[in-house]
Amino acid sequence: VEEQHYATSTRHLAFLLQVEDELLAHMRQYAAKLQQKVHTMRVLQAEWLARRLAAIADPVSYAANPLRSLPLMRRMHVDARKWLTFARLEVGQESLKQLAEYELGVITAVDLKEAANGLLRIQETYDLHERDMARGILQHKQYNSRLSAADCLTLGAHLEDLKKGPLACRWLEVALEQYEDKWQPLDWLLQAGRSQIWQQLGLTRIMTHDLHGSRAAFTKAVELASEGEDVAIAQHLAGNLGHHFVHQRNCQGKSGLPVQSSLRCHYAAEGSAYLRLAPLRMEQLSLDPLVAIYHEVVSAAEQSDLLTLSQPQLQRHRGHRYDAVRTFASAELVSNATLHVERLHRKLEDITGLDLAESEPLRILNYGLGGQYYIHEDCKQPQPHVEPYPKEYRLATVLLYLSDVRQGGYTSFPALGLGIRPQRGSALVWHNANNAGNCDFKALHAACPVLLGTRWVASKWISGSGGQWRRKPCRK
Ligand SMILES: O=C(O)CCC(=O)C(=O)O
Ligand SMILES: [Fe+2]
Repeated sequence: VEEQHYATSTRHLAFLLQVEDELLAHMRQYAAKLQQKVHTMRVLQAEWLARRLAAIADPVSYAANPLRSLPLMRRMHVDARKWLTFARLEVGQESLKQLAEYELGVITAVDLKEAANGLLRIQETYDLHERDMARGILQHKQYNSRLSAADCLTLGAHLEDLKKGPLACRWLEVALEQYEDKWQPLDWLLQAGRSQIWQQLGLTRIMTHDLHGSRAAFTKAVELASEGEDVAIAQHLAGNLGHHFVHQRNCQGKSGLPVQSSLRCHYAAEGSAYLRLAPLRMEQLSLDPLVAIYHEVVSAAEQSDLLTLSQPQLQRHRGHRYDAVRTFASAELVSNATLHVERLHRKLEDITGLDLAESEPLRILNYGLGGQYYIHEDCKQPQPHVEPYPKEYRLATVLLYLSDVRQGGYTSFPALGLGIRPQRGSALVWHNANNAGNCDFKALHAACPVLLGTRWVASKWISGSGGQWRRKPCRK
């Protein structure tokens, strides 16, 4: 199909109206069919309910009357089946089919961009105010037309793409003014509701380095979200924004050495027979919470087992529809998958001094283009005194690096100012909870986007009721 560039001539633009009319006609037909079905179901339900109500007082004596129990049996055996068959019936399929045949694909994102550019060109050349434009005023002339909140949102997002932050913010503020509550039921469908606008505003304000305003916008987005509206990004960023910039520095390798001077780098030879025989080079990166890296933990044979076993199972992380927070594919491996995996698990128990029996399976993660795991906590605080604790109560995490990454892909601790470069075979260990059993916000972490190369890690979330600390030396 040839591209038309619909935005560039009024003749082509007018053609879109024709398409729109036909779409609307099909939509009306489809809605009518659905309505018919709903109507039939309502009538049936009312009739059925009327008979059912007769039994409310005393079900046993109702059932004891054969003139009632036979009909009951018939209803449940015959009518109910018919009703279910009817319920499963897909109505209006013909209209849907016709709708699907529409070549909406010919109207492209490029067309929308050109239209947006056209509007913004007018704004600049004629020095128009975005609020006036949205309300139908062009050079002091009032027209009987307006831009909807969704239109303004589109312009705002487009301007953000063009790196025109301040103007984007202004359009988004107008979008909020133009928002009308009456469209609220559609917010989840069109994803252009008030909370989407606030979310976009938050993102755009980050761009203009307005951290404060950005956090406020994200908070609003979360507050106003109606059911089904996807505000995952806002939700995430509302809490983590202060850390976003430290995180960026961490990712870029600009964070330097950890600030605490008491940190040690030595051979760890305590806690198990294995470590006494083969001490591991251990580097402390933080003491509160503990973050330490152990070198040469995962042998080449173990690495290759983990990768081979995971390959057939790797699946894109399933989160929200558009989940930029976690962009990787992962697979789970049970602790006794192979002898190597089993041995590796014992090694992790030795290193951490923690019992892994109650923990979730080892997860192998592979990050793709720009893949990241944005700032998050592994540990979720359980309700006090409600045992057993849920799996999400993860006291510690071990991250095994299964590949070097050519560029980027550091593990970042925004609250600690740490950026750790993946080293194949190393294990990064950190505590998510303190000795009082409280999840520690400072253990917040992220995987930076991969800049170049591939990134394979295995992560072991260590959960349990606290008993697994028993292997800590000097505790009993
Ligand atoms: O891949 C990383 O560096 C982090 C992984 C992670 O945070 C996790 O698995 O919880
Ligand atoms: Fe994590």
